[in-house]
Amino acid sequence: KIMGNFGVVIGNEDALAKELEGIDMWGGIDLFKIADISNNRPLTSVMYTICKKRDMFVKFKLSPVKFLTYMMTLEDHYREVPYHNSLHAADVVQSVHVLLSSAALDSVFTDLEILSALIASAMHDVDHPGLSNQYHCSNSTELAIMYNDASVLENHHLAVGFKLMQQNHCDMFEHFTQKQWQSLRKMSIDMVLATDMSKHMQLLANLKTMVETKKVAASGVLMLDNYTDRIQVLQNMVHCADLSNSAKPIELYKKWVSVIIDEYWMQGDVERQAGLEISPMCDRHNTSIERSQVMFIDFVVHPLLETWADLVNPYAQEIINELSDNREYYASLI
Ligand SMILES: COc1ccc(-c2ccn(CCC(=O)N3CCOCC3)n2)cc1OC1CCCC1
Ligand SMILES: [Mg+2]
Ligand SMILES: [Zn+2]
Repeated sequence: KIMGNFGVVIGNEDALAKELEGIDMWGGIDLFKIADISNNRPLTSVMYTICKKRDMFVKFKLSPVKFLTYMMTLEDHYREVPYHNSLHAADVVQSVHVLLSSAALDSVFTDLEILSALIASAMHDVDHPGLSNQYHCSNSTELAIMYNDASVLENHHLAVGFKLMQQNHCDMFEHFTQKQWQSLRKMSIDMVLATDMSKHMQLLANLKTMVETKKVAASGVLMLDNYTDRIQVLQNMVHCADLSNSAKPIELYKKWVSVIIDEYWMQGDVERQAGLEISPMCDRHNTSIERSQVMFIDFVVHPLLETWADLVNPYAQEIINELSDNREYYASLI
């Protein structure tokens, strides 16, 4: 019974089936509903459904039981924080699944690269404490000391994500050759480390260069002939997915806004209590939610997604349109 159809044991399979019908579409599923229906297993059910659809179990001889044991263990290690919980991880997994399906990327990436991008997305924020890198570095927390202030959270997410794979019954990559394992591990590490916002400007610059110099086959698909180019597209893909809330249907976007603000304000409360300087947008007594969303879209999200859309042109126009509509919605509220 553990296999169910979506990897989780629940009473109402058909309700979950209905909700997961839009899994191949941008904004096609409501993760908040899926969390309710799946016994709070959004990450496990979304990841299992996508890997099943992409025939990963057959391609890589993955034991579904070991895969599910790992995914549930991973999901259990996401904390009950307002935003960086397993709902966000499931959202990034599903968003990467849709970005990978862009026609411009048709048969560009190998099955191993695709599996690595999905695994990286699933683990990319595991055990997130709801406090930012800046908080950890400013206060020399245990994690900051452990990782010498360098991509502190992202290093931690990877360490936890891979450590859990060594647990009993979680070794789903048991049949991997050493070469496959080393490749999946290196690509996943490179992708998760690239979700550190301090890498954003460098990633965007690389993406812009790739757009200017892009080689496209007669069929219209991207030609990427070395690891550096391939991993840069995969890193930007996961980064785009990580920042994609404002490019989703407005009802979903509004829910993401309310939970991330909760998390920022909780961090601000911790800082206020400790007599620390309150981080930007974290002071519940002094934040303009609408203004900060519009600024974030104008200065961070739009430049990134617009460049991504240029790379896979014209297959991301819908994402850009959604983003512009949502920007206008919040701008009109200021
Ligand atoms: C729905 O709204 C947001 C959705 C996502 C983000 C966001 C920023 C950076 N990331 C990538 C992960 C990261 O590095 N973070 C996580 C957030 O805290 C800072 C370090 N994600 C920010 C969002 O809004 C913020 C609050 C007002 C404007 C900005
Ligand atoms: Mg993160
Ligand atoms: Zn994230």
